[in-house]
Amino acid sequence: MTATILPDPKVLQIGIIGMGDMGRMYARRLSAAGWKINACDRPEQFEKLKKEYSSNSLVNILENGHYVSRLSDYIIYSVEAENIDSIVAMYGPSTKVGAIVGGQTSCKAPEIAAFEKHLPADVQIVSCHSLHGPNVDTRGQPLVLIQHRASDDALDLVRTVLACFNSQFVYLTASQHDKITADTQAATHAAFLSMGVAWHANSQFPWEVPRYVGGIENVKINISLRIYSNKWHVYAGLAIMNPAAQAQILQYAKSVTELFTLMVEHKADEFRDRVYAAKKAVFGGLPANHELLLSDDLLDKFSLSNVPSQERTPNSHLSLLAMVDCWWKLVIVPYDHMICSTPLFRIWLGVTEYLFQSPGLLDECISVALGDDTFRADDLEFTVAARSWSEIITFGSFKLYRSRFETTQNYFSPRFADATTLGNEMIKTIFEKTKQRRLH
Ligand SMILES: NC(=O)C1=CN([C@@H]2O[C@H](COP(=O)(O)OP(=O)(O)OC[C@H]3O[C@@H](n4cnc5c(N)ncnc54)[C@H](OP(=O)(O)O)[C@@H]3O)[C@@H](O)[C@H]2O)C=CC1
Ligand SMILES: O=C(O)C(=O)Cc1ccc(O)cc1
Repeated sequence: MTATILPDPKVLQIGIIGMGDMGRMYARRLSAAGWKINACDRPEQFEKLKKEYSSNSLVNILENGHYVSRLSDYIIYSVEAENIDSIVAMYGPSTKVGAIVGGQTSCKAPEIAAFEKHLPADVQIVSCHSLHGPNVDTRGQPLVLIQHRASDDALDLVRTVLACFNSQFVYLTASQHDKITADTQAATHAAFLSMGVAWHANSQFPWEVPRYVGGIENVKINISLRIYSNKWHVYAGLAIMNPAAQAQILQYAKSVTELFTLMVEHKADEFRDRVYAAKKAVFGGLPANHELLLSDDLLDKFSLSNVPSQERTPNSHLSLLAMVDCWWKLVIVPYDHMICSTPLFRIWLGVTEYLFQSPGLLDECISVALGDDTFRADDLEFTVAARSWSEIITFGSFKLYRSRFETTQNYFSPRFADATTLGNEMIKTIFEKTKQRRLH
């Protein structure tokens, strides 16, 4: 690669290929900060997008990625991970000489492979990944930057452009990124996807069921609905295309199955020993003065239900016991990844910590798991769902993933608006509470 002269930031043009949820969020924030944007989606969206952005003089909508690529100095591909190779193959050769190219996909190995394969050698590669969804306030959230094939000046330019997000830059290689995001996202999503399928299989809207009332249940319901209100390909892409993610989802399903088997066999000692061994491995290293990430009042604030929280039914919390078991088996210490964590991961870690570290709660949960049938049918469906997600992901079927996801998505869709409002509020509050912890 020959050294290239980078454009003056004052005249720099930014390209966005893929004006879906994340592309639009980038276009909105970057143009609000005064950057000139060239953007496109599929050619069939051209007229509609042009009309939509007609009042924003800083966003120039073009017909396709060729036009965006030849005009722009820094181009971001914000498209489905599954299609990254074919889309870069199509537009990559049109990239302006000496430009910088990056992508927003959640798994970097295929994205970087596509860039290396299809971009001209003079093009520099600096990829990025905002570790949050499109409706989350970008301030303080991790934003991964990957200086893959680029000079320090090119990285500086990307930093200058993205500085307006006020996110926290995290510098990683593509493979570090994929390993860490697999650790934080893969099994977390598998747990919430399985809850949704299990509730659906039992024809439940959990916020209407008295046994799903109280702090931890609120989080499970809000986050599960939040995931199902998003696009299926976001979760399919990061699970199927990241090999490290597949191994974790498989272990999560194994942990769920093995714990559930011990429960129904009433192997109390074995079950308790296993849960406590997992607790020691994951939480044993915390300092004595460690403060819980989440509290009762915080969790109780965010309910979709009308049932008073005092009527809480003790739950076996199989999804949470299995999460800690899975981290233990994979030798993952989740606290090591706070700097590179998504809001959902921080909340999920907060909830597991709450269950395992609040005095008496873990023993209550173990005793329900072993001797109370209230949640048995739910736990059975949850086990089946976890295994089924793991099989779909191991098999690598986007088609099956989509069909499974969208069936449950349709079932819950009437409550998405409420869950999103409440979920945003929950994320904001928990973010404020956990700011200090996250940054150290
Ligand atoms: N949503 C999230 O929470 C996050 C997503 N990401 C990642 O960001 C990327 C984008 O996600 P998101 O915005 O949510 O998904 P969207 O589906 O909303 O956006 C992707 C957009 O790219 C369009 N597209 C497909 N092919 C082309 C093409 N040839 N030329 C131009 N545009 C094209 C799609 O059109 P069509 O729908 O017609 O295919 C769609 O509008 C994904 O890789 C995702 O994994 C990263 C962080 C968070
Ligand atoms: O916080 C989460 O886990 C989300 O669900 C949002 C999300 C989805 C995909 C990403 O690559 C990053 C964040």
